Amino acid sequence: MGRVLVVTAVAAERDAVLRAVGSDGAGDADAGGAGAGAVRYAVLAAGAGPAAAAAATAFALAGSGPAPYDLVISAGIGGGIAPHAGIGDTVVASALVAADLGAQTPGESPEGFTDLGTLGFGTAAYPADPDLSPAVAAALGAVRAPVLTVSTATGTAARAAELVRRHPEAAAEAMEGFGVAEAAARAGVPVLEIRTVSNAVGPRDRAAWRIGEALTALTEAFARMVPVLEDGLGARTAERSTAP
Ligand SMILES: O=C(O)c1cccc(C(=O)CC[C@H]2O[C@@H](n3cnc4c(=O)[nH]cnc43)[C@H](O)[C@@H]2O)c1
Repeated sequence: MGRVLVVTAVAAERDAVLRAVGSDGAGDADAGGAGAGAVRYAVLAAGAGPAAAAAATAFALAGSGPAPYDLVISAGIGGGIAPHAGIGDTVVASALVAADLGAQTPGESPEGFTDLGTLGFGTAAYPADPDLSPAVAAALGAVRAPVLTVSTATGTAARAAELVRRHPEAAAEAMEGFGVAEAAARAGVPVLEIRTVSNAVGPRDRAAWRIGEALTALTEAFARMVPVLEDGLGARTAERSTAP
């Protein structure tokens, strides 16, 4: 039996995931049948932002007891970055990127910003699970690209343009993925991030956010992911049990 920890920001996102994977009322759920590939899900609403996400993920991983998690998923709604993703799209991360963690370096770097890795204080990006990320993206018909984690949601065209200059491949922005990945990396657990796009990254226009539609898309995405995770994690469990 595989175990998956899903970390969302808010209760509405947690409940959207639980609608797909089933729930025992405590944020835990079994899905994927009862065979060797069956997967048990714990689904958290950690709070918004990378610090809350990292703290909640680390706490959950540390308390996982004798059956550790096989995978951590940062999940929720997100902002889509043109031209790669717009409202209604689903983005599966190829990498989980800290987009505003670093130092302003005017005159020292072309972008006036140096990220944490370049500063020599760690890493500014974690790769998503190299097998499951493409498999899940293919099953969902999703955009697969870097997803940016920011502490301040973008609200101007100038800030959006700056992020695009620094991360031309990025397709989505949200506020938790890198924090989840930081905690998962310390525990040696692979990570995924999935974002259903509720709004465009750019000038703030809260009235244009399509939160209900994005939450419905999140439920649908998880429903379609269940068999993919069952296959992928089942194969790993089988490999572990036959290893000498
Ligand atoms: O107001 C509601 O009913 C509601 C229901 C579900 C979720 C929300 C949120 O506001 C979630 C905040 C969460 O969403 C991510 N997010 C979404 N769009 C962006 C964006 O353009 N830039 C950054 N983050 C975004 C983020 O991960 C937040 O934690 C409200």
